[in-house]
Amino acid sequence: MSKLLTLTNVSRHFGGLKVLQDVSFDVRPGTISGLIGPNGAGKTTVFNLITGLLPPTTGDIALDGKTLLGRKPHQITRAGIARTFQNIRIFKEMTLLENVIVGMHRHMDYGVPGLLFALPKYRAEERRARDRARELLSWMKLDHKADDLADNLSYGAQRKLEIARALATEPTLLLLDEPVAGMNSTEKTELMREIVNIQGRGYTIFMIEHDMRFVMGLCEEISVLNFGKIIAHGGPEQIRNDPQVIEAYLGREDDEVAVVPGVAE
Ligand SMILES: Nc1ncnc2c1ncn2[C@@H]1O[C@H](COP(=O)(O)OP(=O)(O)OP(=O)(O)O)[C@@H](O)[C@H]1O
Repeated sequence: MSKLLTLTNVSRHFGGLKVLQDVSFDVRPGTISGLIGPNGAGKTTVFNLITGLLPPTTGDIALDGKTLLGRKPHQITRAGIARTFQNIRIFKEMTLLENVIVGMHRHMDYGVPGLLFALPKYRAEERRARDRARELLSWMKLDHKADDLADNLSYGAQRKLEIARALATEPTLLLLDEPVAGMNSTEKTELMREIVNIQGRGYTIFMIEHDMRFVMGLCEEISVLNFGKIIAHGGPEQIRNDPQVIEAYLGREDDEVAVVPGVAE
């Protein structure tokens, strides 16, 4: 079975704190898969390691069989991994279109003189970039707002804009960190459809998400992290019925329990 992303025995310590211990899993190309786990389990740290914001203490992370260790975040973006953040990071004072174009810069090839003198090559690239940005916004059903300021968007729409901007780097693997946090149920349903459409265009999607209905509805494969260790891998049905997973969620006095389908509904 081919693998796009592979984590092999990855650990990450912060001083004496073992935030991740011996984490291994992989993401198959063309799939939608997810990483779940109670608060503080180490999920965001996994994303930070994959995207090169932090190095693992031990272990290997590889894309298409090539290690990503030692590469800087922009090199990992260039290798084909894009992400969104739990705390939305968009430029609120810019339009939606400009936000997406900013994400595109590694693909523009005109250099500073082109920018300064508006050479024909620059103008052609600029036009291509705008067309592509509009297309990406249309994938997220935001193209009708392309020229609005990002600041005027609802919270849910800002999350979708972040996805469009991540896609602007032309990734093969899209990492989504809590894509539906703060969204209402209509927005969640719409985003589900849009993510399936993105997958249909050939992208691979790997998400961290607390909303179990969303994760279970979208992901073919799910890995479960608890106290820095993977405690289960499998399809939604298998995960839902896994005694260790149920225990991990029930053992917490937070609202996670209420959203594990089949457990507390
Ligand atoms: N840079 C850091 N230095 C020290 N500790 C850190 C650092 N980053 C994360 N941690 C710790 O690692 C643990 C896991 O954090 P992480 O954000 O990865 O969890 P999470 O599963 O994403 O949680 P949540 O679902 O609440 O976002 C936490 O105890 C956190 O305090």
